Amino acid sequence: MRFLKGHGTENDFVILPDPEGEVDVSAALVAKICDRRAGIGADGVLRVARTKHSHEVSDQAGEAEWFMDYRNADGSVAEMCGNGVRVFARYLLDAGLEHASEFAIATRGGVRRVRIEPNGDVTVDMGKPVVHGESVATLGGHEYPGIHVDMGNPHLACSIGDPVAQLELTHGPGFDTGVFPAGVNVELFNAVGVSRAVMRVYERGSGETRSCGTGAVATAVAAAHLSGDTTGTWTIEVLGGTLTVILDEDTSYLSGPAVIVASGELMLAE
Ligand SMILES: N[C@@H](CCC[C@H](N)C(=O)O)C(=O)O
Repeated sequence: MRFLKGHGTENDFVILPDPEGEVDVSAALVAKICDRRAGIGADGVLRVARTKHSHEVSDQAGEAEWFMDYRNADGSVAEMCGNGVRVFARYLLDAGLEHASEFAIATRGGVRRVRIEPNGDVTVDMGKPVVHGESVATLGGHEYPGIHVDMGNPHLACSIGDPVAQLELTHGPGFDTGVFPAGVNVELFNAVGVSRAVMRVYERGSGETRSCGTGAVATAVAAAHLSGDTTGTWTIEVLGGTLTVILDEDTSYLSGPAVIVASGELMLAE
């Protein structure tokens, strides 16, 4: 099977083109592909299928020709991936499967519209973040209060005070399984300067990653909340680069680089 490799601020993905929706991507195969020593290595897999051939999202076929079937590195399925959808858009353009500077992509979290900026960055309309209230993450004997934000997928974004560079994130933070029965992506951040935050993230199903698009928006929401705001433009620094988040009354936007770096033939099988 053909594959490509791409990343958005070093949140990296293996892309599997499957236009007719014929490939059964098992959790075991995804985990093998994402293995950084025995596989290609990635934070997740993006299967590229025509929406009309994808029963999970076929109701979105009128709006979006292509479905981003996103899988975490452990093979689990997630509703949305903000960096993934930006890399997916870059692939569709490079492959000549989309031609316009704006188009829509189907996801389990609903249709997402993307725009290619003049400098090549990819912006995605992430929809309106839903704030559910407060919860707590625990890490290294510390309790970090945070905000529960639904971006299609679940997030707990915590302002931590301590420098994020010193966090030990080889193991995931603890969280309230009553609030997050399906697990949660945990962002640990510090607001620095005006409308700017430094963030690290431990992703559900993938562990610590160098960036998370939905997590960057959740962090902007939580950081804005701390200053009593619900709108504004935020710069979110992650280990793999810089993302821009715009929060407005009705929706949110995520912008940043998205590139394809390799292609090849996959020899792995289940
Ligand atoms: N890295 C992604 C989020 C991927 C899904 C997440 N791990 C989950 O399980 O919800 C992003 O850029 O948003």
